[in-house]
Amino acid sequence: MTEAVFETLAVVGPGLIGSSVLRRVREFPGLARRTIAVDIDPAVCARVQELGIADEVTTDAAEAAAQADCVLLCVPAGAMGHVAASVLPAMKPGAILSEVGSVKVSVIEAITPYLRPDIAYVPVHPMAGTEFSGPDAGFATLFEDRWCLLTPLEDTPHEAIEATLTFWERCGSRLREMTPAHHDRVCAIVSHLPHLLAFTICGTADDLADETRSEVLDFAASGFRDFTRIAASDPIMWRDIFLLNRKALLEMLARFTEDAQAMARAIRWADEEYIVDRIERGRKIRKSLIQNRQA
Ligand SMILES: NC(=O)c1ccc[n+]([C@@H]2O[C@H](COP(=O)([O-])OP(=O)(O)OC[C@H]3O[C@@H](n4cnc5c(N)ncnc54)[C@H](O)[C@@H]3O)[C@@H](O)[C@H]2O)c1
Ligand SMILES: O=C(O)C(=O)C[C@]1(C(=O)O)C=C[C@@H](O)C=C1
Repeated sequence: MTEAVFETLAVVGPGLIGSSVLRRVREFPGLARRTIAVDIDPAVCARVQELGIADEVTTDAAEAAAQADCVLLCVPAGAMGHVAASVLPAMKPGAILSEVGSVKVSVIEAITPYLRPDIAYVPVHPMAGTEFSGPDAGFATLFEDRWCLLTPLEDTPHEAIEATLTFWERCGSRLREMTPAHHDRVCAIVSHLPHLLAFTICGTADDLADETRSEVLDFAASGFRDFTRIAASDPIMWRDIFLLNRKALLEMLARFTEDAQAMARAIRWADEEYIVDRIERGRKIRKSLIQNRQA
């Protein structure tokens, strides 16, 4: 039988990501022998209990942390600092603190002041999700074939990185290590900007419907529909991501705005070659994502 990576895993914030991890542990051997789910919201705790996806459920983060050899924070990125501050003093020497925040530099900065020399901190980011939130939204196969990015610090002990890599590998993820700053620039273009565009285009279409008192949104079943899926995502999560990755996101938005202006110019001057070239690049990217099993 495969030996479990962790004896006791505490998951703080069993929402979409946290409950998917808990379900994975339940359904696949070799991850953790025992799980504790912690949430600030008693209604979430009650639901996790009903779903039967954790061995123990509590609202007391410190009590759970004291029993765990890995504490995985799955709370909104803006809450990571104070949740880390509440669990770290209770953790066992030699245990691992990890978190799945979608932004790395700011979250690491928020957690660093509370770190202890006898606790290994391993920041990760599973590049997997849906537009849904909460414990009912999770599923055990969420991470399969999806990238999980690790952004260890210079002094993160090797064994803690290895244990974390094995854990996510057994969740089905593909793994890649990178620096936190590089991570934030990559995610700004592939995840944060697309969400910004989706929220914005939905708002623009809605304003237009109001202004013209017309039925624009009734016909939104085609290209627009794909934007609405992304735009259905959780407001607190995305508020935190936008504010915490402000610099990289604004840089990518500026580049995008320049490229959109170039497309506008090509359309104005009927520059067919430019227009076709841009569309072909889009088609190529889609094709390569499909080949890579990422679409
Ligand atoms: N949703 C995604 O697609 C996705 C993908 C990768 C990473 N992430 C990151 O994972 C984290 C969780 O996202 P999610 O979509 O699972 O969110 P979610 O809203 O589904 O779940 C978050 C849970 O955290 C709980 N919580 C909030 N503050 C808390 C606190 N102080 N103490 C204990 N519990 C607290 C909430 O009650 C909720 O149950 C975020 O940091 C997000 O950036 C999300
Ligand atoms: O698939 C989706 O709906 C997502 O929004 C998932 C998504 C992404 O943008 O790819 C969102 C945020 C994460 O940090 C990682 C993954």
